[in-house]
Amino acid sequence: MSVLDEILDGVRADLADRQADTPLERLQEKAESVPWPHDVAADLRRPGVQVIAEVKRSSPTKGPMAAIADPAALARDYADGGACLISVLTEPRRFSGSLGDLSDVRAAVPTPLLRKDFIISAYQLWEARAYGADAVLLIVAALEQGVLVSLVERAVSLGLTPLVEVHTEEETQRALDAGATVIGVNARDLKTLTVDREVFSRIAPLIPSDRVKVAESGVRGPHDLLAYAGSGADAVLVGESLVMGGAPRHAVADLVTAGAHPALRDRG
Ligand SMILES: O=C(O)c1ccccc1NCC(=O)[C@H](O)[C@H](O)COP(=O)(O)O
Repeated sequence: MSVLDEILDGVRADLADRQADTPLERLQEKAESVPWPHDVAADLRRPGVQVIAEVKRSSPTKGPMAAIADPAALARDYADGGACLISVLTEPRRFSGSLGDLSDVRAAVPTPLLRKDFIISAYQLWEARAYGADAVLLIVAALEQGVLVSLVERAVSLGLTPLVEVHTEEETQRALDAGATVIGVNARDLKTLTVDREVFSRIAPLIPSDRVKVAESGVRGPHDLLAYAGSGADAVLVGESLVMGGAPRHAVADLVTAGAHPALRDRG
């Protein structure tokens, strides 16, 4: 069984518990009291390379990385550093996240938020809306094509921007067929956990120029952002190096400065 399969088993079990606890109608009522989500795709299309900063306590790759007792404080650092979007991992078993983290961060910053989880059902999209997300991650490798298509459509109908994640050429075609406008190319193979930064340069040419291209994982600092930019990235998604580096606001600011370099702002 791959790491991704193991994660998905846990996700299904936890989802069943939450569904038993909180009827969909209650989530839908909660979502009605939350402002309509921000257009994240428009932000990611701004000139230069945008920075998506992630609240990430632990991972299957590294185990525990950072305690992050106050995710709202970390999010404020990310916002002050100039992050365009803040990614909040809400999966509890392997990433030590929660929906509580998402609502704490929502209350702390005006920056748009990505719910980063292993979404397999529309119920989780309603959770994302109810807890204040503007965007959701949909992982192609975790979803049958019919389910992917319906989750993309449902997310859009709820005002959520789907960030559709791929790792292979075939997954990229599936994302395009599903109508994805924001495509994340993950350098990390979720089945083996190997990180290969060259994956982005191989996949990016397959993505039409009217789609937003996000390079995910393995960004250690500005030099990696610039390398991804050279291969056509519109944004980078960064977790580990921000939470482990000890100076998240400065680390984000350094990335934002690199992404705003005039040579990148003037790209076509
Ligand atoms: O990070 C992992 O070990 C991981 C394992 C299995 C599924 C997903 C995983 N991570 C999710 C991500 O894609 C990253 O959190 C995100 O791209 C940031 O990556 P990094 O900057 O390398 O922490």
